[in-house]
Amino acid sequence: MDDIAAVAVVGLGLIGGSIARALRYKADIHRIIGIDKNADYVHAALEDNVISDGIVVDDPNIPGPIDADIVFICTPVSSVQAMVSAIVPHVKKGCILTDTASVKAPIMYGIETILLGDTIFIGGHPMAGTEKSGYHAGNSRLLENAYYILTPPSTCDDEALDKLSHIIRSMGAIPVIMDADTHDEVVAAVSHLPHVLASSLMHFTKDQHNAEYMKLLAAGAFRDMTRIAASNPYMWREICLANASAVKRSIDDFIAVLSRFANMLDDKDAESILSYFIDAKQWRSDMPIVNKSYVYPTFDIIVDVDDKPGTIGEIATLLGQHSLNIKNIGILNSREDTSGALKISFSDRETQRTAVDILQSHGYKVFADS
Ligand SMILES: NC(=O)C1=CN([C@@H]2O[C@H](COP(=O)(O)OP(=O)(O)OC[C@H]3O[C@@H](n4cnc5c(N)ncnc54)[C@H](O)[C@@H]3O)[C@@H](O)[C@H]2O)C=CC1
Ligand SMILES: O=C(O)C(=O)Cc1ccc(O)cc1
Repeated sequence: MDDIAAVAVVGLGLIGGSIARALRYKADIHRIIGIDKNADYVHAALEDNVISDGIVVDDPNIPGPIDADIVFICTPVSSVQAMVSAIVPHVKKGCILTDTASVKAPIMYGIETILLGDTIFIGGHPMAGTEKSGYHAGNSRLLENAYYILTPPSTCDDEALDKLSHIIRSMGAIPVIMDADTHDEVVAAVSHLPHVLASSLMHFTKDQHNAEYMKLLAAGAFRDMTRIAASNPYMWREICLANASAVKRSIDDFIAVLSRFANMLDDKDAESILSYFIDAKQWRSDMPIVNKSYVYPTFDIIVDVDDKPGTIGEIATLLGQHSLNIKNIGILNSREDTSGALKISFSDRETQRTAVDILQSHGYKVFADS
């Protein structure tokens, strides 16, 4: 990347740590300045050679100068505006500042009040992440194939937007330009509401009279729907408050959808209930969430195994002998919708099919999605 010699990343947590790794290993940027108030993260990133220069900051002071062409601000939503004010005096002319916060409109309006001088601020939000936090949870592939929203101000020049889009592409993500209000409305529905619902499902079951049984029996569906309830509560409080009106609108609309279904049950309306599920299934299959979203697709198999020592080792060895690379392996405690108990994940369909053939030819009962 000829015209981008140095990049700074402020906040080396899950997102900043992943951006720094992607800049280093995918965009091939060698000068990366990592800045964080957490000295352990700065030291770990230096040790990993993810960053070339490390600065531990004493909140809210930034010791200057920051010699970077682009600065990614990857700190919590509520800190972005103050961080921009603190950084502007220390960067060079033409430097592009961008953030990664999950809510955009309050930040874009807040930044309008800051004297940016010769710097340019372009809002950003990678639609990628996990329920984890901190530097050690990050990885260089987190942004791969993820949409990366950019919310440029009306005054933004094309050259700056092109430069930022280019580096985002070089990290493996897909830049999408959008206005901040539309962004906030859309993410309220597809990101913020699901987090509220995941936590609400937890509250719902926790408060039931047979909560202990529910905890014991909660199976795949419940696990899939509540993974994100394990996310950072402080971060989600900030996000929901920063996008309160859009999240509230989504909740109201969602309650109406749920009530519609409850009415179908009251009316024993079998046809409407079936259409409800068919339409939902169709809409889901129309969404590009399987291959282009926060999670990497895996190709799974379920192997019916006896509960005896050595079985997992036996299967892993068999697959290893055929040079099949296992992405993940685990015992399913829940047998809700499968009759097997060992789940093995592969990164592609071909490996999955080969694994099925090998295990079946050794007498194992194997299930795989097609
Ligand atoms: N967690 C996720 O999946 C996603 C988060 N985001 C957004 O990205 C931003 C960062 O989120 P995460 O990486 O998940 O959080 P994180 O908690 O993993 O990382 C935040 C980092 O910022 C540092 N930090 C906080 N205040 C600071 C300050 N004043 N000066 C210097 N460093 C400071 C922390 O020490 C920490 O290393 C947030 O604005 C969040 O809304 C965007 C997409 C996905
Ligand atoms: O863990 C998940 O699936 C997420 O939903 C992660 C996430 C969290 C916050 C965002 O603004 C975007 C993505």
